[in-house]
Amino acid sequence: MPATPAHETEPRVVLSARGLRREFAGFVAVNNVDLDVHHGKIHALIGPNGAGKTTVFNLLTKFLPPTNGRIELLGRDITYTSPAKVARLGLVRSFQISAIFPYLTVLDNVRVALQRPNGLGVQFWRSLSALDRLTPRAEELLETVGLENARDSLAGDLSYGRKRVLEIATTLALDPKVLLLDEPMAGMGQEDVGTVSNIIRSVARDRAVLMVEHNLTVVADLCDWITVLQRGEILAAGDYATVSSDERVKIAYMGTEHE
Ligand SMILES: Nc1ncnc2c1ncn2[C@@H]1O[C@H](COP(=O)(O)OP(=O)(O)OP(=O)(O)O)[C@@H](O)[C@H]1O
Repeated sequence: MPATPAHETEPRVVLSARGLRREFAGFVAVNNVDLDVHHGKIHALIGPNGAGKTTVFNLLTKFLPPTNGRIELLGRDITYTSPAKVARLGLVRSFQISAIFPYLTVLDNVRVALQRPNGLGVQFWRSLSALDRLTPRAEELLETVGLENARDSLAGDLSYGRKRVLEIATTLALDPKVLLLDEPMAGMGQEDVGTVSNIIRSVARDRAVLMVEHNLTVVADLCDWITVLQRGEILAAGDYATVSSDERVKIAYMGTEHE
C-alpha cells in the first residue's frame, strides 16, 4: 500500500508570516519574525513585557503595515490587505467585535454580531426584530460557549468572566478560520480560566487559534505550539516542553512573574 502523502497527514498552515519587521521611527519593535499557524491547533505567542506580541498581532490583523515581510492567509498574500478585508477572509481578532452592548440581552449581542458584514461595523438602523432569522444560529453559538441559560440576561449583568465568554461568542459569529485572542484569561479567576480554556479547546477543533497569553500554566495546558518573542525577535519555538527547557527562555523570563 502506498504511504500517505505528507501533505495529507500534516496539519494545514492557514496563516503564515515570513520576515516580519516593524519599525517605529527607527526603533525596531518586531524583527524577522516567521510564524506558521495550523488548522486545528492552538498557538501561543508569549514573551516578556515589550517583546513585540501586540505589534505582531497588529501586523497580522493589518492594523499596522509591516516595514518588511510577507503575510499569507489561506495561501493568499494579505500583506497589504485592509483589516476589514482580512476579517472577511477569515482572520478575526477578538476585540474587533468584542464590544459588548450592556443594555442588550446576551442573545441580542450575538444576533447583532451575526449581522455584521466584517466585524468592524454595526448597522444600528436594523431593528432587532429584523434579526429574528439569526436567532437559531445565535442560540447555537451561545450553546457552544455555555451561555444558553443566560440568553435573556442583560449583557451588562454578566460576571466579568462570562462577559469575556460572550465576547468569544460574538467573535465566533464571524465564523473565523483563524481566531486571534489577546490575553483571553486576563483578570479571570481560576474557575473562569478553566471554562474559557475548555471553550478555546473546543472552538480550535475546526479552526486555528493564535493567542497572546501571560499565564504560563494556561499556555502549558492548552497550547500545541509556542513562539517566544524577546525584544521583537523569536527566541524559541516549539511545544511547551521544548520551549520551557530552553535556557534562553529561562533567562528571558527570570525576574518576571510566573503565574
Ligand atoms: N506605536 C508605537 N510607537 C512607538 N513604539 C511602539 C509603538 N507600539 C509599540 N512600540 C514599542 O514596541 C515594543 C513592543 O511593544 P508591544 O506592545 O508589541 O510589546 P508586547 O510584547 O505586546 O508588550 P506587553 O506584554 O507589555 O503588552 C515596545 O518597546 C513598545 O514600546
